[in-house]
Amino acid sequence: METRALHKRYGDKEALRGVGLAVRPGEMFGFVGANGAGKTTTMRIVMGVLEADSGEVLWQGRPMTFEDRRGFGYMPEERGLYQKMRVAEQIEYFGRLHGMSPAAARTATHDLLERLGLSERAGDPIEALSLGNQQRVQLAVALVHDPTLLILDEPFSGLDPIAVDTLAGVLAERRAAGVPVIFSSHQLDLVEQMCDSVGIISAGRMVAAGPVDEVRAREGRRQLKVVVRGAGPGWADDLPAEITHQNGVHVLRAAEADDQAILRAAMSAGTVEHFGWEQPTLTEIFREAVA
Ligand SMILES: Nc1ncnc2c1ncn2[C@@H]1O[C@H](COP(=O)(O)OP(=O)(O)OP(=O)(O)O)[C@@H](O)[C@H]1O
Repeated sequence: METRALHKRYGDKEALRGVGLAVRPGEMFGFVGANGAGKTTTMRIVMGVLEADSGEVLWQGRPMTFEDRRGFGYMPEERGLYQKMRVAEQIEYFGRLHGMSPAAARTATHDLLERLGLSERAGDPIEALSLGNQQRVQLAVALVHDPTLLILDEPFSGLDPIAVDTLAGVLAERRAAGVPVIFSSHQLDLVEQMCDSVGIISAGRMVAAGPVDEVRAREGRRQLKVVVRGAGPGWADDLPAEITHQNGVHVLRAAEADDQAILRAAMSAGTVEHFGWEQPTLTEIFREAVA
């Protein structure tokens, strides 16, 4: 799946200014950005819920069609379950909408309810479920027809840690089956753990994208971290580094620097408890990219 140069305006507001992203089969893509950056708008355009002013959405290298989209699974931001309908009935109903036979929809629903720990709630109306359980049902709705592409808008928000694990496991299974998976999230630690690639969008433009490891490892971004206990004040004043004090230890951070000179200075100043080059976390990269 690929988008090229997507532009979208809402009145005076330029929500997307040329968004291009690509997700390959069996790849999990984390779509991150500040509130209002354009994630939902992009995902709606991919799903055909919204039309772009210009730009292209491609599937397997050609313009995406309605039939292609019928095979996709989507968890929209606005959710959208029928509150009075019963859990199993609802999932089966969406399976039928995607063209499944009644028997196939029933079997898939049964399996998903079990996988998502919802079997006991199968006969309850949606409105009787907690928000987290409603979200699991929403996920089941997105998965019931064995989608060829999964697009999930903030699927992890509001879930407890066990539900996060379950959802992460289900998405990993889809990825292993060769499905491209795209999800937006503000939980960057999760994106870092789960995703093969990441795209950072800021004010309608992609500001960083690529494999998570590469985005983290981009040149000049690594930092030397040194933790020294018992050092006196001022020992690092002449070093090209930033230093912070935390509970009796000095934590020093330097970008490209003479690490051996810093190590010698640290050893003569106190007890070196940690010394090594580190890559920035996705959270640090995100802050820098959207600043
Ligand atoms: N229907 C609409 N009418 C007018 N402006 C809109 C509409 N939908 C979105 N916008 C604006 O377009 C921009 C992009 O919004 P979008 O919902 O795509 O961002 P987002 O990255 O999904 O944000 P969040 O993380 O808060 O969900 C925002 O400035 C938003 O206010």
